Amino acid sequence: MPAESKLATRSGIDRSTGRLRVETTALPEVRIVRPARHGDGRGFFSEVWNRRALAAAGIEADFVQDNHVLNGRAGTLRGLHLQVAPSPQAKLVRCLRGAILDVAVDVRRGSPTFGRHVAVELSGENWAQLWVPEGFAHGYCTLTDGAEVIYKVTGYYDAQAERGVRFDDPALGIDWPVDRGAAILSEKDRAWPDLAGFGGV
Ligand SMILES: Cc1cn([C@H]2C[C@H](O)[C@@H](COP(=O)(O)OP(=O)(O)O[C@H]3O[C@H](C)C(=O)[C@H](O)[C@H]3O)O2)c(=O)[nH]c1=O
Repeated sequence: MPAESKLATRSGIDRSTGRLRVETTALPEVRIVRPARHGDGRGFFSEVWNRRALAAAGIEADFVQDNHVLNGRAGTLRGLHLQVAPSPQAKLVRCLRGAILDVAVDVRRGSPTFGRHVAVELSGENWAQLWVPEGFAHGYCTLTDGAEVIYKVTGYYDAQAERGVRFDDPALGIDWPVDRGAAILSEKDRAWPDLAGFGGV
C-alpha cells in the first residue's frame, strides 16, 4: 500500500460522560486516559490533568516538565525513545490538534510483555491521552499535518540518559502508517539499534 494512502486519519470520537475515565490496554501498565469535556454555548472546559483523579486510577505521577511539540507534515515520526537511570521518565501524552498514532513499547528486561507494544490514536477530536510508564520506549507518527503534541514527564530532560530503539524493528511488529522511506525522521532516529541491540532496561 503506498505510504501516503496509509496516512488516512483514523479518528475516534470520545463520548465523555462528564468525568475523567482511565482505560486499560493490552499492556497492564499502559493506560488510556479520557478527560471529560464540558461543552456549552461558549465552547468547552476540560480538566486535562488531575493528580487526584489519576491517583484514584492507580497512576501516581509527580510531573516536573511539560513538553509541547509542533509537527509539520503528516508522516512525521519521533521515537522510539526513553531515558534510563538516573533520569527515567513516565509520560502523559496528548494530541492537542490534529492526530497521531502514539506507541509505547515494553523494554523492561525480564518483563512478561518485553518487546510488546500498544498503539493508540490520540487526537484533538478524541481528546484521549496515553500514560507511558518508566521502562517503556515511546514514539509517535503524525496522521495529519500540523499535529501538536503536549506531554507531561516525571523526569527532567537528560540527553546523556536518552536511549532509543529503531521504530521499524521487525521484532516489534508496529503497524506504522508510514514506512522508513516515507517517514519524516531525525538523523538520530534513523540510527537507533533494534531492540535486541539495545537490550532493554
Ligand atoms: C526531549 C527534549 C528535547 N529538547 C531539545 C533537544 C533538541 O534540541 C530538541 C529536539 O529534541 P529531540 O530531537 O530529542 O526531540 P524528539 O525527537 O521529539 O524527542 C522526543 O521524542 C519522543 C516522542 C519522546 O517521548 C521523548 O520525550 C523525546 O525523546 O529539543 C529539550 O530541550 N528538552 C527535552 O525534553
